[in-house]
Amino acid sequence: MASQDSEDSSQEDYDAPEHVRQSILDSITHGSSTCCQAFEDGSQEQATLEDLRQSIVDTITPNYCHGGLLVDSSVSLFYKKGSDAGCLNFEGEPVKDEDILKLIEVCEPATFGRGNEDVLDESYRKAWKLDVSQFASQFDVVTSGVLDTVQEQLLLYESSTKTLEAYLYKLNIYGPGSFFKPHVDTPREAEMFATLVLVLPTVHTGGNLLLGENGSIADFNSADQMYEAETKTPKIVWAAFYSDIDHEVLPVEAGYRITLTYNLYIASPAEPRSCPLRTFPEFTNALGDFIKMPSLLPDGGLLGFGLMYKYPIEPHTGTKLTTFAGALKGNDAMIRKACEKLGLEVTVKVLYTQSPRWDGGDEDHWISDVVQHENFGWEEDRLRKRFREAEIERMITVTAPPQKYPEEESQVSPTVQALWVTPPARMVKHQLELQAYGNEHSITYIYGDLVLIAKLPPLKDRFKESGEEEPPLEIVTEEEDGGKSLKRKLTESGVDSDEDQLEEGSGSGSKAQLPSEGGKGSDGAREHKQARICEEEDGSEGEKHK
Ligand SMILES: O=C(O)CCC(=O)C(=O)O
Ligand SMILES: [Fe+2]
Repeated sequence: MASQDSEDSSQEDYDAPEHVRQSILDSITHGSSTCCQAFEDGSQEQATLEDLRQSIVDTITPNYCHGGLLVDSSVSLFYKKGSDAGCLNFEGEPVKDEDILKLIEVCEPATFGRGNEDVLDESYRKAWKLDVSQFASQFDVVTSGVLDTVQEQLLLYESSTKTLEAYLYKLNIYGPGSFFKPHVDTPREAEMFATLVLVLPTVHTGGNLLLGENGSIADFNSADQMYEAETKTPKIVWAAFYSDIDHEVLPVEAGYRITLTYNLYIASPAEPRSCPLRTFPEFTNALGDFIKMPSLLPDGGLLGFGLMYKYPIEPHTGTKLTTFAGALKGNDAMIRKACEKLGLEVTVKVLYTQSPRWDGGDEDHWISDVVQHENFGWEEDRLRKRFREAEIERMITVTAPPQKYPEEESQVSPTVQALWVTPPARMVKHQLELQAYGNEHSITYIYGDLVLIAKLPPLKDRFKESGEEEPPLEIVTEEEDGGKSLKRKLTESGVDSDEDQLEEGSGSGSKAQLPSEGGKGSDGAREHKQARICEEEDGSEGEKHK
């Protein structure tokens, strides 16, 4: 039917464009002082934090993928035409415009979601659409291998108990002058994860799909790839991306661009999927170095990570975030995975920020599992009324230099010390933002800015689990030759004799203190990353340390 072209984007190829890295670095390092400066300027601790942030920037995971499929035997599209039916065949000679016009006769103008309604506004979206009840395609995203490729590219960072399911959503036709301005794809379910667009082979120019503002992430010119250069064999060109990414379709200049769009949902298969998952030893090591610092929240506390992507949440006030069922995307999943490997309990939360008080100070952060749409300003009283005690936690953010105004005793308990490793993406203020433009209006789910919170035990218990006195880290890493993993057990210097020295330190607390002596970039710090490698069975979905 259709076979995978060699042009599929591949995992190893992904190298985030410099401007993408730069903008992530900027958002991590140039936020408010509350989030960015946790230790004294120039201190070894601040340098270790900056190393950790840099390792996130160095490990940007792809948020889209693409490929081509040669149409080497019949790929047809059938559509209802009253009590009759029509068919377009994409094999061999290009489909004729007159046949496409017959299909357009049964289509309707495409609407989109704006604010609280679905609107038809041809200054924002000019295209035709056909609902799934009106057509059928022989093309199968599963047997063609497209779904596997997308899963490998976009879901490779999650647990093996998650998989992707594709639901055909619409057929769209873009004729000369048709376009779709920037929007995100409306989350229809909590599990909505990514979007897949297949461009069927027709002769046209223009209609590029841009990802990110003005194509800052990618610019797909599918029109130029519709027929294989030498043999003229027709090709289905596809792109998949996380649905919360801004995207647009540029005007088609000539001809007709026909697309099938699929919503890709997270599913939990009975059998865990077998493809090897990516592990992130560099980032996990950097996080491990960081949490070993004795001066990091010695009495325990929270590490906060602003998530890079948005996730569907129910928009009703009072909704529990426990309904958040989706998998995390790309770097967000990487961070969760690294925390879990280091034995940290990690959860996704809604963040509420109170603006600084009129007489100064920093903004105040609160985390909860409960969604509330209200502007709390800086009035703690109102916040307290809205949440029951157990529903919200106040984060006293560790900063250097210390905050101007000492924290007052919170009237809402509990209160916990916290440090932002990466600041909340856009510092959600007052209320969760409703998406302005979606491809469909939805009242069921909206995208919310969420945060990842890792619970850091007190120093004395940090590396203690199940009462064992083992050094803390055991990291599964990938082998170059594809798939089979090695279990990498970090020791302080990578040799057994040093491990013995560690044992002398009697308590787990003393172990935790050792590594910080090396300093940023010092031999000590580097050396301790040199792992003692013990080869074992592939433990693919990361065992936590023992
Ligand atoms: O046709 C495309 O490339 C993307 C279409 C799209 O963004 C949508 O239908 O929501
Ligand atoms: Fe879209």
